Amino acid sequence: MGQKESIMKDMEVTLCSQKIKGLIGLIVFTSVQPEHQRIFQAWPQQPPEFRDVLIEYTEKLKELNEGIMKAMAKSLKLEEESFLKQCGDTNMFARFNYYPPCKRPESVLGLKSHADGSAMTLLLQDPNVEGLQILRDNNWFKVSIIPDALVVNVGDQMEMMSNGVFKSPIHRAVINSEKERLTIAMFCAPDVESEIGPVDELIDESRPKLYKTIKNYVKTYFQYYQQNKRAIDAVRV
Ligand SMILES: O=C(O)CCC(=O)C(=O)O
Ligand SMILES: [Fe+2]
Repeated sequence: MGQKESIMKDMEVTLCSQKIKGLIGLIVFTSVQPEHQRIFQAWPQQPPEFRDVLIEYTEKLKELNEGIMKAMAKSLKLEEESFLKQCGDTNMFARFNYYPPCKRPESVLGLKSHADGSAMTLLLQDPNVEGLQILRDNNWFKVSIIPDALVVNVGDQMEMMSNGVFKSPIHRAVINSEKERLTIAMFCAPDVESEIGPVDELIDESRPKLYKTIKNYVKTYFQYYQQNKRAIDAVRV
């Protein structure tokens, strides 16, 4: 066995034993919107077209996110801009998740169970390898791959704005024993200065206000995430 091969084996053993932390190779997690928050030095320089493709992808997904949020408002008989107005300028973050294969996939998690702290997340799945699972009634359900489709995931801040009508689901990503997996999550979040909470029209005697109205939920979210707790529980009334 050559030296390189033995180092790879050691790494695999080490990674697989990190049961709690999860096995994930994060390639990039970067702010893509608004434009002035793009730090190009932190973006991969290769392939050369990476920057232009990510910018174009961001623009397309910004439009898509706005369309979806309008449709969601209309479906609740709200004025279509209700959620968007509350969010202000959309902040977007792209996260490239790389999951290496692991021979003992049952003993590691790719991404631990969590709900997203965004308002909405648009997830581009790996076209060949499944891994995303959603928790419902205490059972994990796999999300099948639909070619060229995006998974639209409701985040905590949409749950809050809709006063709990739209639920932010708990999900996780599992590892494949043979194949690597790559996904791109685009998190769409409100401006940090925007006050986020249930819209007035969704509060009445039969459905009182279920969440507090707060600014910069994402900050609270990450504090709780580190402690394996759900931040949304901290903003329930
Ligand atoms: O890679 C996946 O399938 C899930 C990614 C995810 O949930 C996230 O990045 O928040
Ligand atoms: Fe997620």
